[in-house]
Amino acid sequence: MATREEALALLARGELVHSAETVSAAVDRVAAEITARLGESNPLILCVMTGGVVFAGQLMARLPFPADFDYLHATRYGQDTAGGALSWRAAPWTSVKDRTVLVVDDILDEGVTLAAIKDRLLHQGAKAVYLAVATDKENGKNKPVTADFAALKVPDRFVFGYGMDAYGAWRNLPAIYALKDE
Ligand SMILES: O=P(O)(O)OC[C@H]1O[C@H](OP(=O)(O)OP(=O)(O)O)[C@H](O)[C@@H]1O
Ligand SMILES: Nc1nc2[nH]cnc2c(=O)[nH]1
Repeated sequence: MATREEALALLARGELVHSAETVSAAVDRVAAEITARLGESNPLILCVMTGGVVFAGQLMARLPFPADFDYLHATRYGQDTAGGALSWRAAPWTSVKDRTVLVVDDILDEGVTLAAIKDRLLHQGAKAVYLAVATDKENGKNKPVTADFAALKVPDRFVFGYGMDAYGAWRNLPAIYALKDE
């Protein structure tokens, strides 16, 4: 966990990737796409904690159709900048059986997290699982899943802001930054 001073230094050295205005316009666009595809399906929206919380909150307030909401918690980075094994911390309390589910997360990086989540929800009987991410990392990897809805692309760097942490800090930023390469 970064101290307050360390967090301020990380931001001062960070490089802006997408401004708050760009993020907001992209969320508007994705909300319209989701409304067109899922607006009549009474979906269950599942926020992937912790990183998905900002995007999920801002996205939901732009969806003008009936939907249920719950969360799940799975993590494989913790506060590190490299991924490890996926750890499940909380399953959704709401049943996904026969539901159209929209999973909302901050980033599709290697795709391991969202592939495992989608798999688990389908095994639990979800009728369909759609993935919405604030960012899709352009890392040239063959990802095991693709996002059905992606607000923005990000470069192959460790990014933070808009739900994504830099050593625990700065999930609360409305814009997206890249950590300065050390
Ligand atoms: O596509 P992947 O390479 O699997 O990485 C993407 C996942 O990594 C982050 O979660 P993290 O494990 O950092 O937990 P957090 O949400 O608590 O930040 C992010 O929120 C995604 O869930
Ligand atoms: N904060 C953050 N979390 C991630 N999880 C997977 N990739 C990233 C990233 O670039 N930044």
